[in-house]
Amino acid sequence: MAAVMEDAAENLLAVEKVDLRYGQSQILWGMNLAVRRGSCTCLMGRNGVGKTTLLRAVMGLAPTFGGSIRFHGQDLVRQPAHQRARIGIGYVPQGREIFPQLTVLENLQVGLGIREHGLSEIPERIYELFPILKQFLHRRGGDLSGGQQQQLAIGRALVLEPELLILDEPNEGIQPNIVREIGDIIIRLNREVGLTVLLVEQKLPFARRLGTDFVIMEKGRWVATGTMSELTDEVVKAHLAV
Ligand SMILES: Nc1ncnc2c1ncn2[C@@H]1O[C@H](COP(=O)(O)OP(=O)(O)OP(=O)(O)O)[C@@H](O)[C@H]1O
Repeated sequence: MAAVMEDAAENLLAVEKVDLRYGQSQILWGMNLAVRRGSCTCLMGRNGVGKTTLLRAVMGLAPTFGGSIRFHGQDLVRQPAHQRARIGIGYVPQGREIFPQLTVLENLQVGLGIREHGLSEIPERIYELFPILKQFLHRRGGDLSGGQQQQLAIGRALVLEPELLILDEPNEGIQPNIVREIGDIIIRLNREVGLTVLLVEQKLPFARRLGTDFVIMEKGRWVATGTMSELTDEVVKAHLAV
């Protein structure tokens, strides 16, 4: 019992035995995932194993059946998506999903719009982290480069000052020289700002550089987990190599 309670305190997010179907196809099968407070956890697995689906389930964007999803020990399953953002989970979806017609400022304000007590200021920290956003505040989102759009998507996910930041393949479609920059930003958020990070990442060197922990899934199931130093070549060969 003591061990269970310790685990609950240590894990900011805990997904246990979650099942999920899209129509007739079952995508997640008794899926487990634990995200240690303060960690940068990389969720890994081959294409189509259900990584994005799992993140969407955590955000309340895809309904689950069975199992539990706990944040701070509190079950999220009955909480609508907007509520999950409000209690401290920031989400950067695959493909970024910024609004191309809105300005940078308006995109950031979209992130604030769900705050319970009306609009407040964009925290200054966002501009410290991403000076380019301040410089381009009145430029349209669609006119930014891929890397700048990714900074905007991360900035938008941070305006409510979450404790947990979830990112779905933040490097997809970004030039290699910018990938390093995005990596530096995520490391800084995790190690300096103290955010817990859960990240879907396909590229091993990037995951090894950023991650403190890993979780691997296969065909909708949890198959391996550990600290990044335990992600040996054998584990990679067994579960990640194509
Ligand atoms: N809205 C949907 N309706 C039906 N099936 C879906 C839907 N979204 C995803 N799927 C299916 O669910 C499975 C898991 O997809 P998902 O995108 O979660 O995998 P992934 O591990 O994130 O893949 P990738 O690495 O390619 O992004 C796939 O077989 C996919 O075709």
